[in-house]
Amino acid sequence: MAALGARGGGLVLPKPVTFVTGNAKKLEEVRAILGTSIPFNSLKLDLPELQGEPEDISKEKARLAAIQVNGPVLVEDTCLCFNALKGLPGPYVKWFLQKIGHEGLNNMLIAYEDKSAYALCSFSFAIAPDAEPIAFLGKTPGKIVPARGPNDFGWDPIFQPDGYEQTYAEMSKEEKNKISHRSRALALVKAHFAEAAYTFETNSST
Ligand SMILES: O=P(O)(O)OP(=O)(O)OP(=O)(O)OC[C@H]1O[C@@H](n2cnc3c(O)ncnc32)[C@H](O)[C@@H]1O
Ligand SMILES: [Mg+2]
Repeated sequence: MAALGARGGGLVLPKPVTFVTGNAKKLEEVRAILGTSIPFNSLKLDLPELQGEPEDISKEKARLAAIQVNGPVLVEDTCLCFNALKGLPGPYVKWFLQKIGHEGLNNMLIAYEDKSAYALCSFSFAIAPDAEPIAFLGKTPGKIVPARGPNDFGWDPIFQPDGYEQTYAEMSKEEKNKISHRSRALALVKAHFAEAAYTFETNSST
């Protein structure tokens, strides 16, 4: 791939950033949160569901995505962590949700008084397939409740953030995006991009 250069103090990337995800709802939120602050393309790919610690999973996802795109990529992995279960289901929540649903996730906590949980988003940015990805983590604490609100996006109906009477699903999109795990992680991504002052070759496309 093209070599990375520097222009005006910032690194010149050979292509615009591609946000890689198979999840249309994530993409919708990332678009709404980033606005025009970081120009990016998107690519729908089902990356492997990896095992391990959230940050490591996210970085490995970025490596795999950067190989496919052959250019700069942004990916994210989302966890829903129950404190009573020492952070599980965590990165495996996708399968739990698919197999046992909102009610099953609530039932997992029946034996525990502690219903507290946190939503965790780990973004990773890789400049190129051979570059070490950088991770940005955002966390929102809350608790697990019986499902309330529209069933539009994943586990939103059963997660009630601390300080709110509404679940993520009951909140407006704007309200969720102000306090969500995703927006907190993206605030760090934005700060990194502002500091790094990347510029992009304008004569290439993804
Ligand atoms: O292609 P990727 O980006 O991996 O998309 P995915 O849907 O496979 O997403 P994850 O691997 O990160 O798995 C996270 C699970 O949590 C769900 N999820 C992610 N963000 C969420 C949010 O903000 N609110 C509710 N559910 C969410 C999502 O639908 C998955 O079931
Ligand atoms: Mg996934």
